[in-house]
Amino acid sequence: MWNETPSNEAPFVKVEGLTKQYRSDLPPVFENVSFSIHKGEFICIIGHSGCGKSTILNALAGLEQATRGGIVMAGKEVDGPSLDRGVVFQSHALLPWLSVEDNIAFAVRSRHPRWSRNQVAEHGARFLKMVGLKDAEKKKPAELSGGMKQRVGIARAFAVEPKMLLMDEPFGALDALTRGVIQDELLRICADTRQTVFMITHDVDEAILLADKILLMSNGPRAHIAEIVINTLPRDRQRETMHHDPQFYRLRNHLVDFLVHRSKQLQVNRNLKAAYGEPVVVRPGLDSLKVVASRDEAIPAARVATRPA
Ligand SMILES: Nc1ncnc2c1ncn2[C@@H]1O[C@H](COP(=O)(O)OP(=O)(O)OP(=O)(O)O)[C@@H](O)[C@H]1O
Repeated sequence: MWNETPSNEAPFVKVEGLTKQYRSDLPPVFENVSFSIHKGEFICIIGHSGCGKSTILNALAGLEQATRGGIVMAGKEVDGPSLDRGVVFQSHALLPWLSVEDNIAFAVRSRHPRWSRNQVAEHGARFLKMVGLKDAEKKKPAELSGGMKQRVGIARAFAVEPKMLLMDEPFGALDALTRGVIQDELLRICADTRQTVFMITHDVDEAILLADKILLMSNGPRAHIAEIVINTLPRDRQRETMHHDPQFYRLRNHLVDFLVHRSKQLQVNRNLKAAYGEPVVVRPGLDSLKVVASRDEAIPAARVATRPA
């Protein structure tokens, strides 16, 4: 069965009532966004372009200030960037004049300024090996393929050993084959290190492969987290075989249906100022689609379809 974080465990990250309004003459991009992340959880967020996913990720990183609401990580308010939160962007942002190993060493030194040269090199080498790039350590970024550069970016983020890893569509620019290889690596590394991850993706299959929970955002403006979908596939799922499990299609259909139909309906309701509440927690395909509310109170499945945004 799947692993679900026990509800009595205190969340590692708590996002409460987050609202972002870039311009006072325009409605907020998103409003009243609340969710929690437990230690070791892999969270994916999915939603249409412009609903505010990157803004939420940047707020988690401490790079963007919310208009209202707040974020607390490990009991401390997030009010600026920190090495405790590593970010991997779609463009890997490597330093072009440094070799692969020096790019990693540069980041490791920022975390451990007192470490000797050897300590820094050994630590970095471990993470390069993890992403299968030990043989490319002397190369400059310009000599690497897109997939290799992205792997260096991932190794660099892991080498700093952040308490939370934030990834903004990290594989968006990669071809399907390379993407698959790196997804497998990421899955293995996360299983080994129990890294806490928050990741934006537009790829439903990627979310099902990687995430423990998938946050579904309605369309903007005034977007919000409409549902928290629990991934009910076993945690040791494999990219090549997970589609043999009938539960994969129940999850997939639920996510696609949200993106194609429900995310728009939710926005229409929102613009009509319909009442909305906390996101519902959903386990598609289980318990005859029984939906369990975030406060763990069982509610009938019919409410999913009729529930206003
Ligand atoms: N600095 C800014 N100033 C004004 N508006 C902004 C700024 N940054 C983002 N926006 C607007 O906020 C909205 C949300 O942007 P954001 O990049 O967070 O969305 P997203 O869901 O990540 O989109 P995508 O999936 O296309 O990357 C967009 O309408 C965007 O134009």
